[in-house]
Amino acid sequence: MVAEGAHLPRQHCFVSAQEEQKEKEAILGLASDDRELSGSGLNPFDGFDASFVVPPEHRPSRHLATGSSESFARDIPVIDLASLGYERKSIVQQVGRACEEWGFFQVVNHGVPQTIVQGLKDEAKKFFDSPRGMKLQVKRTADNPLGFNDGELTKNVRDWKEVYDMAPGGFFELPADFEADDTGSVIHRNQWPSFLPSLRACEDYMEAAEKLAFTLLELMVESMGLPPCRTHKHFESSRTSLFRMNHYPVCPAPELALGVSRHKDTVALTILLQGDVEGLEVKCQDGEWITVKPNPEAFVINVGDVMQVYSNDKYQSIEHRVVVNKNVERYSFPYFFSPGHWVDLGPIPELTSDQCLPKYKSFNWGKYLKRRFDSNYKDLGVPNLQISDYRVNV
Ligand SMILES: O=C(O)CCC(=O)C(=O)O
Ligand SMILES: [Fe+2]
Repeated sequence: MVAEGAHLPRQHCFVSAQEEQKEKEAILGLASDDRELSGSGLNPFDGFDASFVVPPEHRPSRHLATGSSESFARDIPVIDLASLGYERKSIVQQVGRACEEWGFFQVVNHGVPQTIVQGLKDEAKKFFDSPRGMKLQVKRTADNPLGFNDGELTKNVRDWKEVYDMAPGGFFELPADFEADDTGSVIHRNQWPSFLPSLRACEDYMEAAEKLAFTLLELMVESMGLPPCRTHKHFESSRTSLFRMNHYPVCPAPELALGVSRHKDTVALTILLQGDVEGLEVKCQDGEWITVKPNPEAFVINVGDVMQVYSNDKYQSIEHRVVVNKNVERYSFPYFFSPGHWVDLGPIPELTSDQCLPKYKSFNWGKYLKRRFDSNYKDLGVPNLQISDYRVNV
């Protein structure tokens, strides 16, 4: 839902919709299936239907069949936070370099206790192993973006995944309206499943992840030559951060589908726990997709769109995607860290000058997010908003 580019008109190489349909049917040996899944008891991952088929040019053809490690030849930087108390300068430099050169890095010795991480993984497995009918008791709706969802699209293609979204701190707050100037805000509360009370162990994880998110924010901001707390007040009582549990079931046709199609994260930064099953791929500057080697001790951190705007494009939000697997299910846990809905977002003024003009005009973060949420549920008749809509020619 926070993926940039989700629900945009798909760019593809089929000549017509009919041709596209024919190709899908030929691949699958079945007619397309338009059933409305969100209300039914059917598990979408018991079979494979045309809605999961990714256009040929975006299919994950490489190294999938073997799961080979050839794709690990290049890997994103790993930064050890153990010495943060006494070697801060060196860590700030490493973070700055990683953000500029990769937009992605991993952190180890991050301070989130292993017991909390394990508790989260255990509860996530229990939740996703529950019958679909039970999971639907907490399903996400047009009125509440928090909860369970197994029908998400990215780039108009159905993701091979099911998710459960939660707001750290218990609730999520957005402006009531995209257009009007001041219509107040709307609060959405977490939905906790009555059949699994122990899932609230996630609250411990979210608390620890938020602490780490502030540490990383400070490091990124400091690496741009600013006081570490420069943007703190944008985040201190923010209620737009989101925690997601992703479950990618085993997939009978991993060469045709993706767990999440290529996208950028809309937020300031993402802290991802990816467990020990590979799947996350990052697009390098030369266009090659590389696999982020799983390290169960590490978190994968990436720069999001908000940081790209703050930094006036010094740090870029990078495209990534998730490949799925025939043999083993995968879980991942992104914590999406975002400013408060009231924040007017733009390049941080100290980073701009007559020689380095702002590349974005200011826009309200909450309204931007509200618009993107709305477009998840109805065709607004206009393309989904992107940060590039606020770009100015300089
Ligand atoms: O599952 C992963 O490794 C990444 C998921 C992701 O990119 C997302 O949920 O935005
Ligand atoms: Fe992502």
